[in-house]
Amino acid sequence: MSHETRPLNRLEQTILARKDAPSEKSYTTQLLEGGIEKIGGKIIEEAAEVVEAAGEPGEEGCQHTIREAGDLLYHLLVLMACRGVSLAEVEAELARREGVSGLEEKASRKS
Ligand SMILES: N=c1c2ncn([C@@H]3O[C@H](COP(=O)(O)OP(=O)(O)OP(=O)(O)O)[C@@H](O)[C@H]3O)c2ncn1[C@@H]1O[C@H](COP(=O)(O)O)[C@@H](O)[C@H]1O
Repeated sequence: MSHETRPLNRLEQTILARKDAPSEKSYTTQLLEGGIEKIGGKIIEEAAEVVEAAGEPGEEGCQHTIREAGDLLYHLLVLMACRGVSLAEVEAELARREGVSGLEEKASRKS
């Protein structure tokens, strides 16, 4: 899938468009106007909701987890846009970590 057709990239573009052209009918605009504090509060709330959903049993729990993870990703992208951080930059950071064991990386920080 090309970058332009990936839902996360399209969502990032929509959020950036709201940042460029605020609209009073936009929830994204409301979040951006509230700044890091408001968006951060929503992320903490959404993170708790995704963890709660993941603990629910069966297919219903799975579907609930999908919806809550979508909310969390959306709010995280709004926070990144607010802070001027792009999805490409986060992806580059994840690519940089590829092949490095999380446990080894943690151990190397102590030395
Ligand atoms: N992906 C999303 C998205 N995911 C979640 N949400 C909103 O996030 C809010 C969080 O839901 P909650 O139930 O946790 O919050 P709430 O209790 O209803 O609201 P609060 O009073 O607590 O803020 C809801 O209002 C959802 O509608 C989203 N709002 C927007 N988008 C995308 O952003 C685009 C632009 O949206 P606007 O900027 O609003 O035009 C949309 O077309 C979508 O593609």
